[in-house]
Amino acid sequence: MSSNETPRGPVDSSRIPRYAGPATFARLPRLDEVGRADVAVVGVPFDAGVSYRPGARFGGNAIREASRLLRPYNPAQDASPFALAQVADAGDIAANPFDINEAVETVEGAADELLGNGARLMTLGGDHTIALPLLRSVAKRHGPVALLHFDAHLDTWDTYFGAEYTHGTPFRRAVEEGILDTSALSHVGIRGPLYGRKDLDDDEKMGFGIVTSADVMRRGVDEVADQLRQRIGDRPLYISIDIDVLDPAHAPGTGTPEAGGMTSRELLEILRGLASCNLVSADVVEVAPAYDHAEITSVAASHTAYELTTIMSRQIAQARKETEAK
Ligand SMILES: N=C(N)NCCCC(=O)O
Ligand SMILES: [Zn+2]
Ligand SMILES: [Zn+2]
Repeated sequence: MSSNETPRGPVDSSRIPRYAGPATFARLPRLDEVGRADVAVVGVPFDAGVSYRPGARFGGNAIREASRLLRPYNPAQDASPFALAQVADAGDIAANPFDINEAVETVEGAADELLGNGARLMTLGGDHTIALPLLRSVAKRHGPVALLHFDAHLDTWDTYFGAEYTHGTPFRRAVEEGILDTSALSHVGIRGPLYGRKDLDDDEKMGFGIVTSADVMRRGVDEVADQLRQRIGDRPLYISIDIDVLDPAHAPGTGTPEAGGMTSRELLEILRGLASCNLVSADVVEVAPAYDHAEITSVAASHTAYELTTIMSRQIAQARKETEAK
């Protein structure tokens, strides 16, 4: 989009009831209605990589439904994200539910196409397996990226039942493939039982630093965001958010819940503290609406995606301004 094109924003909810019509993220236009996007919001209805409760294949659409209540101005970042850049809903990636390897390839290929148009990706739904093909695609454009991973779980385990591509293993694969910048890898919100001490040793060897859920509570969100910002610097950054990073009280609708998690307020505040980072793409995964109540989880996920989208839109607008000034 050139500077004289005004982005097409969401449907006006003061004229058309917000519960009317099919859902797109935040009532934004579909990608095919606007031609191209600066930020493409895409769903991945895939959950064949889970080790416990299935259902994250329905996460993307549940987040879209919950996102009907988002409004166009974000006071926490003093920005109107959908006016600063063209954000559009690119629909869903049709991944094979019976063949994980093929699904991983399909997600990578679809992400290549969307990123190939110069967009940043905001991926919704699916289980955590999909972070691997998304990272592969992002690394093709940016080289190895910094990773900020919000999760109760490490997701750096090796295999389950001999399978390499699962929702517990994407980040080990990503390190093995050399697509992550191992000087800037962090997990935030980690808690709960592990298989053994070795899980933590292996994780540390891969280069990850850990901010536990208890660290967030003890040290506070500002100090945590400062520390993360310093570690990330100006590297291209990918943020992957497993909604189970939140306490089951804040996100019951997920497949592998763990007690003692962060509040949605803490998560949103840490993200806002990262607004100056060079966020190239992000995902919000593991939303399984069948275990949700009153849309608690999908509302939290929709606001999480809104903050991430705002960070990306502000940066796109800033970069455009700098180019124009030259
Ligand atoms: N990525 C998520 N949500 N969970 C991973 C849990 C893997 C396990 O069952 O040990
Ligand atoms: Zn998890
Ligand atoms: Zn995970």
